[in-house]
Amino acid sequence: METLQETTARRTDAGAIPVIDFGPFLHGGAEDRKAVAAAMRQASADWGFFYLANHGVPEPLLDRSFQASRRFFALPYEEKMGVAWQSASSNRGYVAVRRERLDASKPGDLKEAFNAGPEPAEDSLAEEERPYRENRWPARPEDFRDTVLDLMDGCVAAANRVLEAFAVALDLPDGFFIDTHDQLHHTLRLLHYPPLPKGYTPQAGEKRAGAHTDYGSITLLFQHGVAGLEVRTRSGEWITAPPIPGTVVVNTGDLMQRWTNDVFCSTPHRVSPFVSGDSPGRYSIAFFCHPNPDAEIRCIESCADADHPSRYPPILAGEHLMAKLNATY
Ligand SMILES: O=C(O)CCC(=O)C(=O)O
Ligand SMILES: [Fe+2]
Repeated sequence: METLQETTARRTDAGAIPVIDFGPFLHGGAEDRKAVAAAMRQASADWGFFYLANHGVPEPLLDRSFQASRRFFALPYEEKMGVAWQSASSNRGYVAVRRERLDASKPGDLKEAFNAGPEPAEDSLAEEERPYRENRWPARPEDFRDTVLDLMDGCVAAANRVLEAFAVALDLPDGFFIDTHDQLHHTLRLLHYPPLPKGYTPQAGEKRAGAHTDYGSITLLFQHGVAGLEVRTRSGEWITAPPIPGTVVVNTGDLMQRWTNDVFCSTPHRVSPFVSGDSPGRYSIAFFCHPNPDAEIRCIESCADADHPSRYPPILAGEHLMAKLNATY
């Protein structure tokens, strides 16, 4: 990854990163679908980020999920460590504060997380795969597993529609990306950035989440009230991406950048502590879409021509993901 400058983000209103209404894609005709897909293509090329309104994940389910998240992270440390993250190959369970470094050159992140994955029917999984696909559920809170799995279903459904829109945008068959994600190797991640004591002085470069790009194809990011997400523009400036009620942030990851030969960008982003003034606790939920591990990610035809030849050799999605996870834990 290129060097990421240590600069303070410019405070912006929410006007900079595009807000796209997904409604016409979900409920409209062919022209509506094309228009929404074109707006997503433009936003993914200019920013690698957009806000999506009418995304289809029900608000009551999101409220329930943030409540479950709050209650889980409020448990004693020892109890959370009872379901601790164990390996990159399973990538599930609880990740304690400072355990992960999203920017490997910086101190560990001031955040804790809980990762879960979809639970496909056991008989659909190869024997050797099963141990890696087992979630680590805590005994409390009581409704935790049901809530997280309900949200997982909602996110898979919404992400598939976004992937369908991307296919439309890139002149591919509607099911192109959905089919290459059908083994459901996604990760749903509850995130908690604990409140920082008043007057807290971060160590050099310390962040709530260090600057990084996401590893997979697309990410859906639900923010809950408190700002902190910062996005690096193509010109290298950091801007804030505050929560906008009723929307989800969608960003394109490394594999989508490779697939599209840099037409869509995998944009560095981070979560900063507020260094002056209050740093209230912050909760967010990210859904990382990962193509099937054996999917070969190679330049999509409509993204290359004589002036823009293919820039990346083909890569297996699973190998890319393992290399990234092993570098950050
Ligand atoms: O919490 C956020 O707003 C961003 C989290 C993030 O970028 C990530 O976990 O990859
Ligand atoms: Fe991220």
